[in-house]
Amino acid sequence: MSESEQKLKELRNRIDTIDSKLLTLMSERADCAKSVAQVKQLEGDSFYYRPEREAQVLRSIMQNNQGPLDDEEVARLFREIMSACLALEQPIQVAYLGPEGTFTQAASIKHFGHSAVCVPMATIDEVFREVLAGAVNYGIVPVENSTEGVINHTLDSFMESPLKICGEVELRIHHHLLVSEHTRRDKISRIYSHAQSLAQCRKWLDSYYPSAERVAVNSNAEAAKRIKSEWHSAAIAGDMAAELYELEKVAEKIEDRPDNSTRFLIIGTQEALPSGQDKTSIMVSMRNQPGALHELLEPFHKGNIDLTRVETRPSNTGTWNYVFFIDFLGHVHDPKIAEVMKNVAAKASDLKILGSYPKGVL
Ligand SMILES: C=C(O[C@@H]1C=C(C(=O)O)C=C[C@H]1O)C(=O)O
Repeated sequence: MSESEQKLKELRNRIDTIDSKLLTLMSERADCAKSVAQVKQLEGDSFYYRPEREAQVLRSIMQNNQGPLDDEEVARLFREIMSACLALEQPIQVAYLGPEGTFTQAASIKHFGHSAVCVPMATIDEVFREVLAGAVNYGIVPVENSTEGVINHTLDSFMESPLKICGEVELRIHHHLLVSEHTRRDKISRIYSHAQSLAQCRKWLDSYYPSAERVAVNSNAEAAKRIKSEWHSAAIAGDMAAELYELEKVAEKIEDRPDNSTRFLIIGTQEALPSGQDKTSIMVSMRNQPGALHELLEPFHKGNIDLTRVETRPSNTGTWNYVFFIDFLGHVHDPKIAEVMKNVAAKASDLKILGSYPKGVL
């Protein structure tokens, strides 16, 4: 055996010993999670998934990490370990905006790990309905994109739903121009994608396919599926859809902005407890009078609260009433935030707290 062969053998023996220790430790951890489940069961607590605790575990792992693996990489590994441990307690079901292969599914896996059961729904409304009906434990819906702005349909669904936001997750969005093996690449005359994705690639399409017809469909995955039977069509979609429908990439990362990302919300019937770094989302109705928004935001300014987003939507109750969706840092259990909420409620015609939840970790 050469010297390098001998060295390799020694190193692999060391790795085997480490793996065996890792396995013992992971099994020990899984046993602990099972015991946690028993405690929850004894207390009659049906929420096995604890968003605030999971966020704390991931943050502390990232803080303690000394390398050589980077913080995000170790957090991703622990995300999967926790996902498997939670599945031992209770396999959780998550409804997402489908079909299979959408970015919302990718966001769900990023947030809950691979052990959660992801159930595709055809529309955002259906995601809300399934969660409310108790057919699944949680739902995940897109809410805003860094290039295209807010997803109005999601905000409108909150107006009619009693569901709570119990988490958020952000996903980098990369789009590719995809074709099937039957596509005549030099004859592409139609491009399918979701309206948001077409918009996110507008400049690229204007330069490379100025005369191709752009057809908006329900989802990117739907676009990927459609082109299978059309030799003159291409689709814009992400990696998951490309893999799932076995499509080839004609051009990669064609989004106009390199920092293109989408924020998703986790919805459920559960209220997340404080994790130490939290956000709160509220919905406020105001009569349309001069200075309404200014008046509404004053308590935040006085309380020195960091606003992270303010959106306006026309209300569905009166023609000239407005609904403001406001996100800010802090948890409603914090007395300072509770005080601000009291002051906002005094000025608004209606205030609905959509939820306090851990700030996205990954
Ligand atoms: C173990 C628990 O239950 C679940 C699993 C967790 C884990 O594996 O660390 C963390 C939070 C919960 O989603 C717990 O509540 O502590």
